[in-house]
Amino acid sequence: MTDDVVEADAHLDFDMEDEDDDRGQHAVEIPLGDPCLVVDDLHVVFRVFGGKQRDSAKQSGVHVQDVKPPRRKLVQRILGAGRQHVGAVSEVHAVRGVSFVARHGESIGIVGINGSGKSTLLRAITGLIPPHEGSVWVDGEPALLGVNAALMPQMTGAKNIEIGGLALGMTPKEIDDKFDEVVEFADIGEFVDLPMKTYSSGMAARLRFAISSAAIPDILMVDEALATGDAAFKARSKARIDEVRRQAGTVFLVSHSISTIEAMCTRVLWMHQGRLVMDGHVDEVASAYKQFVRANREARTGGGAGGQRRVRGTDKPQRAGAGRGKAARKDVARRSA
Ligand SMILES: Nc1ncnc2c1ncn2[C@@H]1O[C@H](COP(=O)(O)OP(=O)(O)OP(=O)(O)O)[C@@H](O)[C@H]1O
Repeated sequence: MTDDVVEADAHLDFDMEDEDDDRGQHAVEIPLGDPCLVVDDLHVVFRVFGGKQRDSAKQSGVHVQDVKPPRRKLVQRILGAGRQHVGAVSEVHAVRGVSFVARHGESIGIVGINGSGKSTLLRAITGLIPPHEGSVWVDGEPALLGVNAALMPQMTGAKNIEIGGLALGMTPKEIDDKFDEVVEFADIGEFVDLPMKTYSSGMAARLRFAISSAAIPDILMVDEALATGDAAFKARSKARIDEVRRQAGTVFLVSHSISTIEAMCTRVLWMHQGRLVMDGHVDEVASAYKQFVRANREARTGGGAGGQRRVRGTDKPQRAGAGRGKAARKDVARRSA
């Protein structure tokens, strides 16, 4: 990455949350096992049609390339003249050469500003999106939890618990045995008999978490689900995450809340514009990332609100330490060069 990209960051959304519920909490350190996941030079490219999607990808600073339509033969042009695709075709390079190894027992947070490629990376690891280049080696079954989890809004919570359980490899008996526990964990009460489309986003997210973690999966993927829960749900989720890790599972957690990442993860991957710019111990990466976000907010507001942190649920920013401004931004540029 060069300073040009740092300049281009000026229009990006440097959203970062910091919550009081998480204060003073840390993920338990447990002895790590063998590697369970190897991501080797992974690239994911989306083909988008029309200018709107291309522009929104460009907004998030991702590498976008226009694709020239192939030249058609004369006979094709004569026969298919009326069927030619109209509109620009572009390629969005959402994940660019990401490599890392995860071990049994690790709890790995993924941070990055909007559009940096966090969800795409998770979906590629679970096999929902094929790699354009590179490879993903997994020992075990990843259970993806997130907006794209295969639950059906038109069906009841109860039916979704059944479908989700089967999709995770549970037997009907195991699903039956776990049913009440899942409903209790998600705290959805009588809503379990109503279609999921009637749920609030928080209820749906809690149910997805409860289903995905019910069978103690080998690899648990959590995409923003904890953002919608209250303190009690978070405490239950943290206990469940620790339990998955104690049973030699691995947890990946995507969140815009840096305090949640600090409370639940031992290691952090920082994505920026599709690249992995930093991978290390939670304290080291979280501190560098916070500095980067603050520095960019500061640059944007001319220093006025740079040292502010946003607390979810309040409109009032609170003062935190001042960032290092340009130095922190250059730091990222250097790491990802
Ligand atoms: N299905 C898709 N088709 C085309 N482009 C996509 C698709 N999914 C994601 N993208 C683009 O890929 C880039 C990375 O998106 P992704 O959702 O992985 O980022 P993210 O870091 O998870 O963002 P956020 O924090 O906003 O959820 C973005 O530019 C996005 O517009």
